[in-house]
Amino acid sequence: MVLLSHMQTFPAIETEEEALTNSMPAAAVRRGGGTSFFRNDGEKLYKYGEELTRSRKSTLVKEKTTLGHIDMILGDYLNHVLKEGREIKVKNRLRKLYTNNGAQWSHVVFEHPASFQTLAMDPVKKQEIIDDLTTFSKGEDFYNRIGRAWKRGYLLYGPPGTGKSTMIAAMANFLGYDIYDLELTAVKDNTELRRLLIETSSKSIIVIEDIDCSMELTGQRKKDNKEDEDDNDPAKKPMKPPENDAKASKVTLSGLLNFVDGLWSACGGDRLIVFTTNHVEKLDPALIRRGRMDRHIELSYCGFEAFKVLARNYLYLETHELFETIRGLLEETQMTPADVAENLMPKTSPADPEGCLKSLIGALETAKQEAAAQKKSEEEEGRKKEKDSEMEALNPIENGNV
Ligand SMILES: Nc1ncnc2c1ncn2[C@@H]1O[C@H](COP(=O)(O)OP(=O)(O)OP(=O)(O)O)[C@@H](O)[C@H]1O
Repeated sequence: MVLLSHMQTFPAIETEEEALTNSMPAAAVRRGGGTSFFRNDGEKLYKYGEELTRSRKSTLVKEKTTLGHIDMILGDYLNHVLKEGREIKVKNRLRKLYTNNGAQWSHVVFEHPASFQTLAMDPVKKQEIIDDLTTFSKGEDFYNRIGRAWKRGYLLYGPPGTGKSTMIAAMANFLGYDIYDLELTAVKDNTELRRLLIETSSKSIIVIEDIDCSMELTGQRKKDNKEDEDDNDPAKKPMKPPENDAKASKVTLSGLLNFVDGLWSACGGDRLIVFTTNHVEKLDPALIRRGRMDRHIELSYCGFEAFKVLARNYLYLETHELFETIRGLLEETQMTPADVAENLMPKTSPADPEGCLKSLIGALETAKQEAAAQKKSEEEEGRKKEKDSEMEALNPIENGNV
């Protein structure tokens, strides 16, 4: 069907003879309500698929065309046009945000305005991510050639408010993909998980946010559970159920790993899977090893480069004399991009950029003082503990330790 519509862009002429004597490599003849297609490769004539008789060829072929042209048009070029067409269609369609209610997906139109341009982070790191995503999204032939499923795993980690969710939205907008926001604790068991995942479409990002809160996977829990063999096998541990929920999820780590590793291969199409966590150290290494989560991206406290992106977004400021003060404070204290953004948010109309910068400086100075006070109290606490244990060692009888 697609091929026919493409062929009709070749000259449509009245008679077969005209088509065959035409120097064009291909032509369409409309006659008797139907359309016939002809190829003229310079050596042979074909009525689409069928070779014409030698006598007709010799009388009808007047001009030679090269075989290369026709193959280029009907082969690589046509494939390229179709591929580009599909990509444009994907980019222009309304994107969807799916969420699961148990075993059912429901969706709304996804209209998050985040983009890589507005995402505040180190520009070098940002460009690396953009390049990686671009390579992935154009990598169908590559993945076919190396015999791997066309998928890629991203682990985004860092403190709350550093832009993990914002980055997922920026990725979806950049690639033109749908998002499937998978709430694992609402999934009953591995079978239900499999069904949900098979239903996801290609060109999508499957997101599991706060994965450490969804699963019983921490090293501590592994050590604590020694009752039986199954309890010691993290792969068989169930997801953490929502608090006070009688219907505990029976999805296991192995169920999730099977999906990440295997099932996508059968689904076809390109998919990204993204896990987010505030506590990367709590995750089972099996879950995040390379090959499963191919890229580990840390989103961290706001640096000066990230601040400049926010100042441009929020205040249209490229530079200002207060920037140097802010640079120094950002080096001395830790503030999330979310908190920096909140201080830069104009609170008057018209906006007062200098007032916003001063408000940020005030907040950074407060954060610095609080951090110093916290450090001091922790040091005092440490010294006190040390002193107590020294006293205990010196007076074992008095302390009841004999
Ligand atoms: N790197 C960033 N660039 C631009 N805006 C950011 C960034 N980080 C945070 N923000 C702002 O802060 C808000 C909260 O950020 P976001 O939800 O993406 O953080 P998060 O890391 O996913 O937090 P959590 O771990 O709590 O889910 C966003 O709506 C956005 O406005």
